[in-house]
Amino acid sequence: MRVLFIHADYIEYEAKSKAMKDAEEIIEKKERYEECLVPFISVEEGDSSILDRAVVEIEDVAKKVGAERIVLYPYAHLSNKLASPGEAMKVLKELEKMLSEKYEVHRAPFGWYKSFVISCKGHPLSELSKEIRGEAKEEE
Ligand SMILES: NCC(=O)N[C@H]1[C@@H](O)[C@H](n2cnc3c(N)ncnc32)O[C@@H]1CO
Repeated sequence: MRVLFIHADYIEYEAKSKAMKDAEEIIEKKERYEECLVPFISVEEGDSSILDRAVVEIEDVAKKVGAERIVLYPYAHLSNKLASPGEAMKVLKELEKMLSEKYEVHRAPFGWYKSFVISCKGHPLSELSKEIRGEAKEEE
């Protein structure tokens, strides 16, 4: 999983058009969230097996920047080993559920082209990127 984290004063997005036929059905096309951590997430093949690790990494960044609101943003531009849309959707929904135990979590619409405006806070930890992998296998 490749993640670009932006700690933001706000993010505002608007779903413009479907990028795939089975794009997620959405109620609101436009949303704005204040004071949030925005992980832009490219879900990679096999990421359903590293959900616990992804939760730990995302919570670690949220704690470090003092964010209590997380806006998960599906972003298929950070990897050349993308998971299928079906797997990616499942992983993002599961991440949303797991993170919701400790944080207010929102998720931008999956499978849509979206316009967005984000105000990055600019402090030293307000821009971070991580490659989240499974535990290295012990050598036999
Ligand atoms: N910026 C706009 C956009 O990225 N749109 C993407 C994501 O919303 C979603 N998507 C599909 N596959 C993936 C994946 N592996 N990981 C994350 N999102 C995905 O489907 C859209 C078209 O690829």
